[in-house]
Parts: sequence; structure tokens; C-alpha cells
Amino acid sequence: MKVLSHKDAAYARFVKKLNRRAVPGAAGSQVEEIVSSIVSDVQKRGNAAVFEYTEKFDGLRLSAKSLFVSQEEIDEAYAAVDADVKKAVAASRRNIHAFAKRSMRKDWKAKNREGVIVGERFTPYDRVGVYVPGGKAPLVSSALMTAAFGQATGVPEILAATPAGKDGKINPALLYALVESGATEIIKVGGAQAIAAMALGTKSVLPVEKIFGPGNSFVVEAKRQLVGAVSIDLLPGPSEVLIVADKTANAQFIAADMLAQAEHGGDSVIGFATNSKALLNKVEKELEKQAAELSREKYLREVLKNGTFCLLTKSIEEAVEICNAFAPEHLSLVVENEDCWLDQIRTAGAIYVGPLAAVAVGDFLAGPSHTLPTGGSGKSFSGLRADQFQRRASIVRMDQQALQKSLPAVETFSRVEGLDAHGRSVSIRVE
Ligand SMILES: NC(=O)c1ccc[n+]([C@@H]2O[C@H](COP(=O)([O-])OP(=O)(O)OC[C@H]3O[C@@H](n4cnc5c(N)ncnc54)[C@H](O)[C@@H]3O)[C@@H](O)[C@H]2O)c1
Ligand SMILES: [Zn+2]
Repeated sequence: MKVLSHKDAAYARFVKKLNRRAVPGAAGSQVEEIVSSIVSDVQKRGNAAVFEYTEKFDGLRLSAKSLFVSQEEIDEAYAAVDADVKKAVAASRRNIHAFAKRSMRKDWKAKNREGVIVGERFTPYDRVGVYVPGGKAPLVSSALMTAAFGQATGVPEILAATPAGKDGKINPALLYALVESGATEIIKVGGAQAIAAMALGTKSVLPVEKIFGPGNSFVVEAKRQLVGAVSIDLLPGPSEVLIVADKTANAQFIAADMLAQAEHGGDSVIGFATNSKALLNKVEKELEKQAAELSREKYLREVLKNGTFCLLTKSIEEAVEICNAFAPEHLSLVVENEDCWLDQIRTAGAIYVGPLAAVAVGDFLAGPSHTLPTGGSGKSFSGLRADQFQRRASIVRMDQQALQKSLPAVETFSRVEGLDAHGRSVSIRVE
């Protein structure tokens, strides 16, 4: 764990490094090369390549038949999942649908200055892909936090991809959540090969139009490389949280929120910035104490060692500047005059305001998607939302009078651009 005060010599350089730009594969890790060879192999050899990589990385032998989750497997999952889980999935789905309804784009029309009627029309995509990570934990909530938004906007075909275990089984709760969230087909494939299969199609998999969802660095890099063949939602990689707090905050709550994101393990990053020395000391102690009591201690230790920083800043203003440069996936803001500081935050994917706003409530239940930009990509992308499942077309219609009023400016543009056919196509209607 890195602990630094603004008085330390190393502080300025460390803070400067926190000013990030998104790079999915860790520098020097060769993720880019590995992924590009997987993608081109799936493009060339289709199913055969998908099956080989699944055997290599997940220890599972697939065939054209066992590639897809069967109706029997779905029925088994529905029978196996207990009532509590079904209730929790329903509660989360209800909030997601309500949230999605509000953020969906709605058709509109208006008249411009010349009287031309202009507007926008939105229709759901026909076929999308969602990736649900399955490596380190069965992310049941991630099924909801991607597919259920597509379901809310009325996407008719949702292809889901998630890695299965060596026995070919997918966690029943995850399978249940996927089907409840509108997945119409599910393939038992993970990693870059899953993204390539969905984007490019194989003999068995029909290609999709857009790909959604989080994953490890191979998944995120594959999405990045396949933009063009498909569009994507954003680049959501390993989980992160930054906490900005002053002396009014509760150290136990802060440590608990940090550990909640740290337990995702891997390349997760957790940060804490405060202007209170006393709070910093308390949070450090709490992290140790609480980590020892939690079940995923191995992942927690890994992230506490390599992916954690605690900063004593000069002021809250400076902590907010660091936050905007870092662009955290989750920001927890626990300060006096919280609304004032909230207005200054520009790059965080999700903002949790006040001491009681536990990040885990947003992770599972609140309504906004937990699929959020990480690794600094919050500077350029926003979190997953319903309107990303909508295609948009602009609409233009006009009557004789509007056409006539448009003619002079059109003729001027035609003349300066040297495109006289453009001008003629309007004047011919006015004459
Ligand atoms: N940002 C968000 O909104 C958000 C939400 C949920 C989860 N996440 C993140 O998603 C990630 C999930 O990662 P995961 O690993 O548990 O599951 P995953 O499903 O993303 O990755 C597993 C797949 O990675 C591939 N793989 C593993 N090692 C490989 C190698 N050496 N070379 C090529 N491919 C390889 C395999 O094909 C495997 O199927 C976590 O980092 C978690 O924090 C992010
Ligand atoms: Zn989380």
C-alpha cells in the first residue's frame, strides 16, 4: 500500500502518475498482441479457433452443439436457484428497468428557422452481444447490469457470452439472471475469443451489431480492437474506487468500501484522498483489521499490496483535482458541503454522495448500471446506459414554403463548394 503526504518528496511525482489515459492492456504485458492473434484466428478458423482457445484457457472442450446453453440447462437452473436469489434478481431488474425508462432517448420533432421539420427517431438494435465475466467470481449482477438495459429498450435478440467451468456448467444463479434479463442465446465462451465470435460470427454464432459488458484486460482489449466491425458501449475493466473524504467521515465505512472493490482482485485499484491526518491513520488501521476478517483475503492482500494508495492532500480542493485527473470508476464523496464539491467532479463514472451511500448498493441494486469506465477511460466514456441500445436516425421533412426559404443559403453553399447539382436539386422544386 502506498501512503504519501503532500509533504513527502515522492508525492508530486506519484500524483502526476495518477493523471491517466485509458490503456486496456497493462504496459508491456503483450495483451494487445495476444488479443490480436486470437481475433485474427477466430476470423480465419471460426468455431475451431473458439473451441481451441476455450480448451486452452478454460479447460473446457466444446462442440457446435455444447457451445450454446440448452433449454434443459436453463430449466435446471430455474429449479436450482432459491427464492431469495429470485427475489433479489427481481428487485434489481425492477430498479434497472425504471432507471432505463428515464434515460432512454425519446423521439422528438421541431421546426427550424426556415420552417423545415427536423427531428430524431430512436429504435432498438436488432441483435446485440453482452459479455458477462466468469473468471474469478460468478458476477450474477453483471448479467443484470448489461442485458437488462437491452431488455428494457426492447432489443429482440441478446446473445450473451460467459465462460463456463471445466465441467461445462455455468453458475445457476448467473444463468437465471441472464435469462430473466432478456438473454435469448448464451454461449459458454469467455475472453477475447468470445468477443471475436460475437463481433465476427462463426458457423454457429450469428454476428451481433454492438457489444456490451465488462471483463478482464483480454476482453476489454478485444472490444477495443473490434470497433468498426461492431460498436461498443465503453471500456470497462478491473474495478476501482476512489474515496475523497474530510475529517467528518467515518473510517470504518471508508475502509469497508475500499475492501468491497478490492475483493474483485486482479488489477483492481483502490484509492483514498483526505486532508485529515487523523482520518488517514484510522483508515489504514481499519483496512488491516477488516481485511483479516473477510473471506477473499487472498485477493484483498494482493490489491492492498499492489493496487492501493492513500494520500494526505493539502486540501479537499486538491483531492478533487486528483480525482478529476484519475477519473475513477466509482467515487465516494464524504465531505462537508458535499453539493458544492459534487459540482466540481467531472470524470468519475459513478458518484456516491455522503457517508451512507455504500458503493455495493449501486453494484447490485440501485438502478444505474455498474458497468462503468475504468483505467482512466472515464475521461472519454460514460457508463453503460439504456440509450446505447438505441439506434438513432435524424428526420427531415418540408413543405413548399420551407423549401423556398431554404433555397438562398443552399445556393450559396452549392456555389462555394462547387457542387451545382446540389443547388439545382432544390431550385428545380421551387421553379
Ligand atoms: N468496470 C466494470 O463495470 C466491471 C464490472 C464487473 C466486473 N469487472 C471486472 O471484470 C473483470 C473480470 O475478470 P475475470 O478474469 O474474473 O473474468 P473474465 O470473464 O473477464 O475473463 C476470463 C477469460 O479470460 C481469458 N483469459 C484468461 N487468461 C488468459 C490469458 N493468459 N491469455 C488470454 N486469455 C486469457 C479466458 O478466456 C477466460 O475465459 C474483473 O477485473 C472485474 O473487476 C468490471
Ligand atoms: Zn464491485
